[in-house]
Amino acid sequence: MTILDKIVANKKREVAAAKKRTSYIALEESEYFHRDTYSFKEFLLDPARTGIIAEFKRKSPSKGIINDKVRVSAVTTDYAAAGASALSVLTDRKFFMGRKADLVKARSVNNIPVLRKDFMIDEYQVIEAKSLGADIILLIAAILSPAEIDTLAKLAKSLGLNVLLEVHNLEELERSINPNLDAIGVNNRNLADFTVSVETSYQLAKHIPAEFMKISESAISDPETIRQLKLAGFNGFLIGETFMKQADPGQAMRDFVAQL
Ligand SMILES: O=P(O)(O)OC[C@@H](O)[C@@H](O)c1c[nH]c2ccccc12
Repeated sequence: MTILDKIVANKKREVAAAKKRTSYIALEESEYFHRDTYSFKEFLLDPARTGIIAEFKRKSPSKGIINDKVRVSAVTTDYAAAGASALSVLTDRKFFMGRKADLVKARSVNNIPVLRKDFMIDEYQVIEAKSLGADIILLIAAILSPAEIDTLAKLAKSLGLNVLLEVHNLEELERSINPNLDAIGVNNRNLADFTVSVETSYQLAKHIPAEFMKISESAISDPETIRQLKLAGFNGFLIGETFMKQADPGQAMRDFVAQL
């Protein structure tokens, strides 16, 4: 069983439990469920911002604890002030030490798009994402069939959410492409064995149709990489660990952005 299989198996149990605890009706009673969302594309293309999607991540299966000493409100507002185009907040508890409450907190103190970073496998999680205050959901091609991607993306669009599809290779990209997506993210990390290479982004860039925003995800640790990725056509850059591994992630992002 790969780590991804374990994460998905656990997620199925979590979603079943969440459905019992909180009904669809209760989710739709959240004030966030009835709000207008921010446009991911607009913030990515805003020349006053950096294109960076700055992630709040305490722990990961590949690195263990990255930083469990910082607060989501301080870090995410610092990220936004440093020029983030969007925020990414992990809500998986078991493998990433995230909490749904982290997303609610990030939403309540920021006015830029927020991505719910989790393993979406069920329509319930899409409704839940909106009710927690997310603007963007992530769909991971490695764990979803094309039919599932279609269903989840259509539901997300009907709620005004933006959809980011994550792929790691050409086969995933070609089978998963769907008109209901807003952005395609190339994950430079192989979720099956955790190896990383930014080359993955350069290789797949030319295969991503022009109508989708292009995002490069993971293992970005240097401003020069962002300059190169921009030349290759990328609009967004998802960065977690490079900032989170520092005692002050917001300061780490300011220092990074100063070198862009
Ligand atoms: O910490 P990094 O290497 O900068 O990576 C951030 C982000 O891309 C990574 O956390 C991620 C990409 N896809 C995911 C899917 C689930 C959980 C996490 C991820």
